[in-house]
Amino acid sequence: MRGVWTPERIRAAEQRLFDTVPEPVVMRRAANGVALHVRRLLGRRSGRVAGRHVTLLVGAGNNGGDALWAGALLRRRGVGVTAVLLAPDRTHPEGLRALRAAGGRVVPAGTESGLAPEAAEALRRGDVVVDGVVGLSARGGLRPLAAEAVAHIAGPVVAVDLPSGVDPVTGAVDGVAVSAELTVTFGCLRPCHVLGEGARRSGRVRVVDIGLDPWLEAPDFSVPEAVDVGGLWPVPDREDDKYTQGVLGVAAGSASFPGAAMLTAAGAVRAASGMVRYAGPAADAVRERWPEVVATGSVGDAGRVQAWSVGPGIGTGGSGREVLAAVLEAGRPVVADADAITLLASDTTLWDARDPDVPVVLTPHDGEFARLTGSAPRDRVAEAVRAARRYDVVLLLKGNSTVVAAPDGRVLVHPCGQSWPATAGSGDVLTGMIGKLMAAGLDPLWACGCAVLVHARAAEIAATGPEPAPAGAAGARSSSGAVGAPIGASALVEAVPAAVRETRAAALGGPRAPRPSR
Ligand SMILES: NC(=O)C1=CN([C@@H]2O[C@H](COP(=O)(O)OP(=O)(O)OC[C@H]3O[C@@H](n4cnc5c(N)ncnc54)[C@H](O)[C@@H]3O)[C@@H](O)[C@H]2O)[C@@H](O)CC1
Ligand SMILES: Nc1ncnc2c1ncn2[C@@H]1O[C@H](COP(=O)(O)OP(=O)(O)O)[C@@H](O)[C@H]1O
Ligand SMILES: [K+]
Repeated sequence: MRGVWTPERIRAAEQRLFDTVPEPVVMRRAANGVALHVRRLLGRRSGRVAGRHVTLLVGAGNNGGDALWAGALLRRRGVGVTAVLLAPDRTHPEGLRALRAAGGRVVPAGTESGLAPEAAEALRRGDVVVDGVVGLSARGGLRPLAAEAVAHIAGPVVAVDLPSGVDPVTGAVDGVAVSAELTVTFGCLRPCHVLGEGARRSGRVRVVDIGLDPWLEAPDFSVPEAVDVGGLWPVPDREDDKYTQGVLGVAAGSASFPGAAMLTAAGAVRAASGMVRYAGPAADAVRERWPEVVATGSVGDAGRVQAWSVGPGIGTGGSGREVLAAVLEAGRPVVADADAITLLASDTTLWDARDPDVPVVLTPHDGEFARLTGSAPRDRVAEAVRAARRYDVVLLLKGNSTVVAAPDGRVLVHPCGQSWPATAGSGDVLTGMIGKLMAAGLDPLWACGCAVLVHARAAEIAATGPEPAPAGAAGARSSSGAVGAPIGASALVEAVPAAVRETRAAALGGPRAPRPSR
């Protein structure tokens, strides 16, 4: 699990660090990390470091200072360095002196009327460009000269702290922003490294130790890793039988739309052993495809379960409402998706059927979230947390980065790193998986965190195979376009066991496919 802290809290920790270690020393540590990763990238790309050329794009703050100090260190390794200054009068003075003393070249970016030809040339020709425009203090979209400069970058970019143009808190991009191959950050992850467009623009993220750890308190949110998920994933024990591992009830689909029933049940069956019961009008179809599922016609006839997955394909009319009310009245943990969310949004009396002591998970996509709260989410973490508190639910906000917020304030974020799960019906599979993990007794927040990670990896395995992308296919794992073939939700569900195996191997230290770390 990796912690993520907001800029405000990082600054507070940084101030405490500066009480014990002088700020220039901390900046030198940061710059060392940047220089190291630039050298590695140069070495990987061209086999050597000396004689290569690096262009620094330098803003007015400490972010530019980090870039300048890194440039001075690179000069000492024989790298040609040109600094393009966006604000020559306000450039970090010590950093600039150090670069000049090391023999770096310095050019002004231009004026308000546009980028100078010499600056444009340097940005085009750098073997690597170091983005030191703006970091933690970024506000709004990039200013015009910075935006023009960024648009002229041709080579691979190493971003200092975060890719400029990305909002540090939400990861949103308004206009032009840097797309980094690598982001070198300091002390801990920032929200933009794992949220929204920022996650994609950051490329691979490397965290450099600058001595901040002792001053960082509990993170604002956490990113689950395979090792956490594999350690929690339920598997049968010596003493277990089908009941002790948890029985899930699935209330999904309808006679005319049996697909949602099938996919929700499939997610549950593939996620964990134990038992799955189905209750609804698609009982015959479910029984035929999944003989291990005990299928009946109604929630009332289903028998005992430890949790319910409800919603996909139940419809938003009277019969869907009856199904949802029956599930809520059963007094068991519930994960409610799709039509169940729409029903809860439009008919608030349905909430009365809920036992307030029993956990409820809601799994909206943006449209369902808007139905529930009145507006589409912008600051996804803050708004998921607000909705979780308001409804006293665990709220899972779907998307390329999925946010899971518990009413007690705990938050998990899973940046997918690819887009293969974006296929019809994959949400139904997720609903089945979450329910099964809740039935097995996992804390609802972690049932969501575990299911989301495995679901995303299953989609990737189904699309690209279990092996990592071949060497040289840069970005292949972060873009669905590079390697692999489109999948449907049925293929995703078949890959769930392989993804579970992989996470368990990560937790148990057993054999697993080598995967590039982020
Ligand atoms: N937090 C930490 O742990 C550390 C931070 N350090 C560096 O310090 C940085 C923060 O430095 P500062 O607080 O000086 O601020 P920044 O360097 O992030 O930004 C400040 C400058 O950027 C300009 N700016 C703001 N928004 C802009 C926009 N949209 N377009 C163009 N320019 C914009 C501002 O006018 C200001 O001059 C971090 O990002 C990091 O690089 C490191 O030196 C040491 C450790
Ligand atoms: N661009 C994307 N990248 C990664 N995952 C995505 C993307 N778009 C959607 N997903 C995931 O795919 C699933 C889609 O669920 P949902 O919107 O409910 O679709 P459906 O109702 O068709 O099942 C969710 O798990 C969501 O997080
Ligand atoms: K930057």
